[in-house]
Amino acid sequence: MPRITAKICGLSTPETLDAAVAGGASHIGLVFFPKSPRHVQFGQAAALAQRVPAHVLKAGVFVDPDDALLDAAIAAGGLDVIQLHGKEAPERAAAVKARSGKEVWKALHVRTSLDLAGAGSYRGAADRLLYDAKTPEGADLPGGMGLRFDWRLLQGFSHPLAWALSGGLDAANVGEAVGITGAALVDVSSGVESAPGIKDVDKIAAFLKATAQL
Ligand SMILES: O=C(O)c1ccccc1NCC(=O)[C@H](O)[C@H](O)COP(=O)(O)O
Repeated sequence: MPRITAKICGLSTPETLDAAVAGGASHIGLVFFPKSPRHVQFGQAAALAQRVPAHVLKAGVFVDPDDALLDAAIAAGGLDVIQLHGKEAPERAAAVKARSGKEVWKALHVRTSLDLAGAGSYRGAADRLLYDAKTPEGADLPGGMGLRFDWRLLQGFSHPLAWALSGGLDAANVGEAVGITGAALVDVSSGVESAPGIKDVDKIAAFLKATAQL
């Protein structure tokens, strides 16, 4: 079991999904958000999910989803994890967890230390926080933009629940990011792509090799 585990997010083709599994990803992420270049239809999700072995967890990424979308995506993708990447309040995260019975991750959008103030409110509501870089006001996407936040903000921070680090990671910087933050689970999307939404099997392999060596 590697010290650092990794989620490869925003997969949408069999080849790149297979590369993530072969490279040792602990989680794969499927995005259910039509504005995203990584958005997958339910049929695509079902076909991709068939390729994922049981030891790799399947995360569905959502932005302020309603229950109907969650139900359909969970059924199609056989999801293990629901990642809420919008403005979902703790009460909504808790309701999603109770209703779905799935592990729930809540993205916390970080730019300054003030953005960490809300972390504790998700204790008992979500299972894990995903610290991700806050995207610009008015941006189409609340994640998946290859943006970093100052990783030093997490130094000495008392994490209220399990957590993962995300935002602008790649094979070249993940070692520094883990060294600064102490992350044990990292998440990447843009950093393993050749263009928005186009995952690159070599970049996936390089990222997973880099995390496995930490
Ligand atoms: O990836 C997307 O397109 C996306 C769209 C809308 C909400 C969340 C999205 N991604 C969530 C993730 O978990 C990404 O891996 C995370 O934001 C990091 O992305 P990146 O900075 O591109 O590595």
